[in-house]
Parts: sequence; structure tokens; C-alpha cells
Amino acid sequence: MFIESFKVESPNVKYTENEIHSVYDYHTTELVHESKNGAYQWTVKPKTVKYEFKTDTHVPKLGVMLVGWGGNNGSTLTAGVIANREGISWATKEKVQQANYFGSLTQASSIRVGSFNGEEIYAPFKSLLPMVNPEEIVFGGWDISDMNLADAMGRAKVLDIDLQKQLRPFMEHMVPLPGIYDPDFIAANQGSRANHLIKGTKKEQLEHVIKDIRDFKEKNEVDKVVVLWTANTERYSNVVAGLNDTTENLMSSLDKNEAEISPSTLYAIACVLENVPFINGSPQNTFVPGLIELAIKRNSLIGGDDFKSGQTKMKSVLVDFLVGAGIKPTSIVSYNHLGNNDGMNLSAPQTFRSKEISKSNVVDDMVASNGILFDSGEHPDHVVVIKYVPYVGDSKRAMDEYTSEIFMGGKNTIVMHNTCEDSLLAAPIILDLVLLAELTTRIEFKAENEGKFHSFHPVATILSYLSKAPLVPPGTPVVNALSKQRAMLENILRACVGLAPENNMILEYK
Ligand SMILES: NC(=O)c1ccc[n+]([C@@H]2O[C@H](COP(=O)([O-])OP(=O)(O)OC[C@H]3O[C@@H](n4cnc5c(N)ncnc54)[C@H](O)[C@@H]3O)[C@@H](O)[C@H]2O)c1
Ligand SMILES: O=P([O-])([O-])O[C@@H]1[C@@H](O)[C@H](O)[C@@H](O)[C@H](O)[C@@H]1O
Repeated sequence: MFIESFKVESPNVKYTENEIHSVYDYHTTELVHESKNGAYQWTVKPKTVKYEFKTDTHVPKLGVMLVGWGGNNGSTLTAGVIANREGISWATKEKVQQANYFGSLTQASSIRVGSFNGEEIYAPFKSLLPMVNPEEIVFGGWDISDMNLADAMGRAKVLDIDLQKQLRPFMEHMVPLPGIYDPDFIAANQGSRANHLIKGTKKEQLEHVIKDIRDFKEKNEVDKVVVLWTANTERYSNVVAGLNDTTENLMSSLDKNEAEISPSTLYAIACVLENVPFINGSPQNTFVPGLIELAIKRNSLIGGDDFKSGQTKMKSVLVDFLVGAGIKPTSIVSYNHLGNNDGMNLSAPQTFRSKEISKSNVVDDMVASNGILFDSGEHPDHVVVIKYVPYVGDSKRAMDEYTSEIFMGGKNTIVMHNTCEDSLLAAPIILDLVLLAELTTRIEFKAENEGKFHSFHPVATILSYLSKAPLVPPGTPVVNALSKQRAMLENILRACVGLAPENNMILEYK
């Protein structure tokens, strides 16, 4: 059965006018590796740590500024939210289609809240904690192309024509702010659209972006802004001692107008200096060490990298299933072709390399979790191929072959064809990223041994379900398995309202 909302009644949860306060027993383990009677052994000690969570229930008026607003993803997300807000329906060759948020974890997925009269009871994921209503978001952002959002939607060729016609009046007046363009970081084939640029030195460009954020916030009277990069994939920045390895060196390099500081890093520095969350939806290493240090120093949320939308999302499910079932993946070949501008930009070796890295590392945690199947340092053969085929446009076609070793020398091969409509899969993920980033900035917590409440670590691991290459604080494990990522996110939000983690035991019926 599905219910629309619920309230938790517990001595550990207090709802006040401005916050939800919960006391939560966190059950974990402590491991000890010690020598006993001349032999080393591992001892696992269950332990419980009492936490308190406080969630500010004042939902702000949110401004979302997209870098690359005029791109396929940016225009499609903007169009989709307007269509939902206006209740637009449109004719397709099959039927009259209603607007929806399918593909959004927060807007279209559910959580189990318990059983009732022998029935499992589920509620909307977004009913866990007060979240921003997508239809109240004010969108804006930057683009190196001056095309208005209605024309950009047409250029993207993602949405049905009847829908585009209805949306045009809402979008034709939306024009991105000029963007920071550096041809050294993206494919040369992007030069033809770069007609809407912020001029000046890198420091002047940074200051321009800071002013843009302040002006946007004031003009639109929003309480908070979240910035998300959905612009072209850049090549990796070289991380060099003395250049960008520390905050001091990064800011000094900025003053010297160092060429190796990428546009995405400039936008990110601007956001961290303004204490505005910045999320990287692309695979490049925007977050150079000096920037991460700055974000931590200023406790300003940064998250990413690279939306996990299609082929890689499926990989983080399938490999988790195989390894979890004791089956040994030995060869993973991931090919895809696409014909949108992202694909054109990725046709350059240096930008493709950024994507190849983020798409290739996604199985590392699952492989490392099973020492029965894999020796230390052993990995499946893993190949990533991306080809640009203009004709298919945004309708990316992914073809994967997974070969695994099974019982008694047997082999299993799974072949998959996955038409990932890239922007229709990515747009809801962008929505989730900005909504969850905003929500997490309203949550404080402390463990029983901590004196005062604090925010989550500014490197937002909590967003990892939505990223191919989750950005984590130094020294923190990277988890890519999709089921674990989703469970982590849901269970943390459950803890904020005093609900136990979903453990699927359903002992009541065992
Ligand atoms: N399923 C997906 O679509 C998906 C999944 C994961 C990651 N991504 C990443 O998301 C990004 C956007 O994808 P897309 O399909 O919308 O691409 P797109 O090329 O359609 O849009 C990118 C936009 O960014 C603009 N731009 C480029 N550099 C800029 C800069 N420095 N400042 C401001 N604007 C700039 C371009 O003019 C373009 O309008 C890409 O990096 C892509 O790799 C997409
Ligand atoms: O998310 P996913 O489908 O694994 O990866 C996708 C790539 O396969 C695709 O070529 C690229 O254009 C998208 O930006 C996205 O990164």
C-alpha cells in the first residue's frame, strides 16, 4: 500500500516549529587486529554510538544556477520543471503525455515505512524530510552560447515538438549569463558556439561570477543558491605542487593568471568563496586539492563528479549483483555512441580521457569487497569506448558485454543494449542533486562524544548515489555500488526522523 505522508511518533523525535530533532542509536562495529597465542586474529566488536540530528524545517526559496544552462541537460531540466509546474500535457504519436518527474529519486521513488495488517506500507522518498518543491525553484545560469532557453531546447532535440511549442513562451525570455570560456580545456569543435563570454583575467572572471551570483540572488529574491556544472566535460587539470596543490598556491596562481586553472575550477572557487554549494556533473577534476582545502576551510559544500545516469548506473548494479552472488566478472566492455553536443565534445581525446576515468573506476569497490573471487590488486578487464555518431543525437546507445567465471570453470556472458536518452535520464538526476544538496545544508548533527552540533563534511559524500565518481573527503572509502549508495542516503534521512535503517529483515513475518 502507498501512503502520501506520515509523522513519526517516538520519544526520540521532537517536531518543533522550526526543526525536527531526533536522537538516534547508530549501530556499528569496532575491529581489533591483535596477536593472540602467537597468531593474529580479527575481533569484531558491535558498538552503539548515540547521535542527535537537527533538521531546519524552513524550506528556502531556492535559486539554481546551472553552468551550461543552454545545453541539452540544462534546457531539458528547465523545460521539464516548467511543464510539471504548468501541468502541461502534449500529444505524442502514442497518447497524450502528462509531465512527470520519472527518474528522480526524490520526486518519483518511495521508501518503506513498515507493515500494516500484513501489507507493506510505502511513502514518497521526499516525505522523509521537508524539501524544496522543484516548481518553486528559480533557474538561471551561464553559457558560452548566447542562445535563449527556448531555442536551446529546440537545438537539443530532446523533447516532443508539441511540448516544445507550449513551453516556448515560458522559456524564450530566459537567456544565460555569459560564461568563462577557455578553448584549452574543451574540444576545439566547441569554438563555434562560444559567442557569449566573460572577458578578462582569470581573477576578473572569478569576480564576475561572484557578482553574477549576488545579482541573481538579489534580483530573484531567493534565500539560497545552488550552482551545478552541467557544461562541457573539460580535460583534466594538471595538479602541480606550487600551482593548485594547496589553497594558498591556488589563490596565488589565480593572482598570476595561471593558464592551468580551468573554467570549472574558477566557477567552483567563486561558489566556495560565496558559501554557495557547487556540484560537478562532469568527470573532470574541477576539485583540485587546493580547492578541496578551501571548501573544507570555509565549510562550503562541494560534490560530484559526473552524473551517474545510464550505462555506468547499470554497471554499478550489475557488478554489485555478480560479485554479491559470488560470480567473478572477468571482462567488462562498455561501448556507447551518441550524437549530441556532449558526444561531439567527447570526441576529442583529452576530454574523452576525463570521461574514461570516471566510467572505469566504478567497479573498484565491488571488486575489492570479495577476496574469494579476486586476489589483491586483481581486476576485471575493463574497456570504455565512446563514439560520436551525429544521427542518433541525444539518444545514446550503450552496448555492454559482461563475461564472468561461474561454477567449475564455467563462463557466463551478459550482453546488454541500453538506449539511454541522455538528457531525459540526466535532468532528474540534476534535480535530485540540487534538492539534496540544499537539504543537507539544513541538517546538523553530533555524536555523544562531540560537544556541539555541526554540518556534514563539506565534501558531500551523501550525493554519491547520483555520481559516477563520488567525491569523498581525503581518506574516506569510495562506494560505487548503487544499492549501498541509495541505502546510505535513505538511512541517513531516516535517522533524521528517528527511523531505523531499512534492513529488510521483516522479522515480524519470519
Ligand atoms: N546523461 C547525460 O547527459 C550525462 C551524464 C553524465 C555526465 N554528463 C555531463 O553533463 C555535461 C552536460 O551534458 P549535455 O548533454 O547537457 O552537454 P551540452 O554540450 O548539450 O551542454 C553543455 C553546455 O555547456 C556550455 N558550456 C561549455 N563550457 C562552458 C563554460 N565554461 N561555461 C558555461 N557554459 C559552458 C555549452 O555551450 C553547452 O551549452 C557534460 O559534461 C556531460 O559529460 C551528462
Ligand atoms: O552515465 P553514463 O551513461 O555511464 O555515461 C554517459 C556516457 O556514456 C556518454 O557517452 C556521455 O555522453 C554522457 O555524458 C554520460 O557520461
